[in-house]
Amino acid sequence: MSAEETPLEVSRIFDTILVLDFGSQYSHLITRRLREFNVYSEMLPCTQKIKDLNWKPKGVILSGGPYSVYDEGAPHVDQEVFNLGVPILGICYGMQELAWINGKGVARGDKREYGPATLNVQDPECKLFTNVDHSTVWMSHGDKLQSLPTGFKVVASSDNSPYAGIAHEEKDIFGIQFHPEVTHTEQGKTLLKNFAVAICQANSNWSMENFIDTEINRIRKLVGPTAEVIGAVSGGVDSTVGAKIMKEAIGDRFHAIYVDNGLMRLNETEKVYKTLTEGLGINLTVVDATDLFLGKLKGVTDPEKKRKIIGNNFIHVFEAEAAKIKPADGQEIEYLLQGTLYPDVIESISFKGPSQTIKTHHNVGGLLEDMKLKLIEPLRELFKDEVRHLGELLGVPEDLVWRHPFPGPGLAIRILGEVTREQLRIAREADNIFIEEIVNAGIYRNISQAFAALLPVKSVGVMGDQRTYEQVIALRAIETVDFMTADWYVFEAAFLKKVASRIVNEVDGVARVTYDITSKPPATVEWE
Ligand SMILES: Nc1ncnc2c1ncn2[C@@H]1O[C@H](COP(=O)(O)OP(=O)(O)OP(=O)(O)O)[C@@H](O)[C@H]1O
Ligand SMILES: O=c1[nH]c(=O)c2[nH+]cn([C@@H]3O[C@H](COP(=O)(O)O)[C@@H](O)[C@H]3O)c2[nH]1
Ligand SMILES: NC(=O)CC[C@H](N)C(=O)O
Ligand SMILES: [Mg+2]
Repeated sequence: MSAEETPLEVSRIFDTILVLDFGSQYSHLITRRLREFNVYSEMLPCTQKIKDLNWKPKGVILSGGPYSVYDEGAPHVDQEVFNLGVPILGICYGMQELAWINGKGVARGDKREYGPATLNVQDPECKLFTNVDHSTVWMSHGDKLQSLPTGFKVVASSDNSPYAGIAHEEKDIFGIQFHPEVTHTEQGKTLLKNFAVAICQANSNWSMENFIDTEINRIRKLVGPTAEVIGAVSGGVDSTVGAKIMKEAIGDRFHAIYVDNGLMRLNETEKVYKTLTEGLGINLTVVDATDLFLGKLKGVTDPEKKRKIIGNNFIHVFEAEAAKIKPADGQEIEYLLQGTLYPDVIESISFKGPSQTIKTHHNVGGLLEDMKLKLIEPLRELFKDEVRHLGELLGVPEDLVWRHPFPGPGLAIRILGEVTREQLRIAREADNIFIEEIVNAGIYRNISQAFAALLPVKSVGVMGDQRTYEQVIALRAIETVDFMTADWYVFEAAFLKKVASRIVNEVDGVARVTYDITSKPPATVEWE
């Protein structure tokens, strides 16, 4: 990341609530909820040093977390946060942290409290609990406050938690034992709004319209009046929205590059070209690198090897294309557009750190690691649904905005075993039938992602009195919010019957169709 492109840029322009992440699985939901009522919020690890922030938050939220504050090695907040002079809200671990700092009265409870509880507000004057009394809140903790921290009073309780809500006697510092960010807490959003708007007095001016203007101006200033910029564009929603913002900001000085790696779906390249050029007026170069990719993949069956070969060859194609562009101002190309989203950023900054590598996700970072280009990442503060909303505002066609994600390695990770032109044909035709039927049934938007995988096993069948001995197609369709966990989609039996019959009848080389009914975990979305 270059010095100009800091992830905190937006926080200087919009009033921002800082969420310090202690590792709870719900931390990012706090950010989500605040943005839902138009207050901008950023999440940073709990280890963030306040002196290193180049912006001042309007308020700070300390998230929940899996640790116990009294454990050796448990994470603790930078004490400087209390000198910022802004309101603070501790949630679960965050509240226990406030109590630990102010008297150490935290210990293991007799029993864990997990699930719903009814909140009783003790202090009707407390601004945090306006319109929240007697509502259901959601608890998830094993530790509890044994006594009131020094300088605090009780403002709310529940049957099992006498200290469900505490507030400092003089300062705007609050703690709550329950989780307002989860939807099971009925008035959670109201409580967060009370904190952000009534107590922190954050301006609720965060909106996509404002974001677009801000981002376009920022890119213009960053790039200057003559420089040209390149970007890797796949026809997926992230890179298309990114490309559209660049186009609005600098017009044809933005060069989008689409690599046809031979692993795309049926007629995908033609469709993407048409939509991006004719539909959106984007200056797009299509590079046909089919021979290169299929040549390198010849004989390769190992999933990780396939992914690495594809990632590396993206780099080669991209570098070669970048070198061909001769900017009008005579300067070398300095900037590269990436479609990085907020979840990618969260994953890399999370206090818990990156998880074990399950599979090497091809992404733009890996794609262009060796390039000296500086990054422009207009979407790095946004969640996928926010990107979709942005796409709608920018006039990106609806079917593209709602397109299921398609991975960079394409069909190569949906064809198990060696990727050949013949295997690609089978996978493409089967996938096309499946998606066509999903669209016809009017359920495309109910499903998060759907595709056909081709298995390298043969099975016996009978067609027109003839014995067949052909391969197997596995259909996969999932529902998910964030693609980290997913469940399989429940189709009607008649639908599956129709798809199976069409695939076996219309696609040469397929004798059998199965439906994948595994959730993630333990499976993953893709088959490789
Ligand atoms: N065939 C391709 N040609 C050029 N760039 C690509 C190609 N495939 C992927 N990329 C680059 O890799 C990035 C990451 O791919 P990813 O699939 O996560 O995003 P996307 O394709 O933009 O959106 P979606 O998640 O909806 O598929 C893309 O934003 C794009 O910059
Ligand atoms: O751009 C991408 N490059 C990749 O290498 C890659 N691998 C998986 N995916 C997509 O990520 C989501 C989760 O997939 P998995 O459960 O298979 O990891 C699903 O949406 C997958 O399609 C990728 N996207
Ligand atoms: N959800 C949480 O933040 C839990 C905090 C702490 N680990 C507890 O068990 O009480
Ligand atoms: Mg994609």
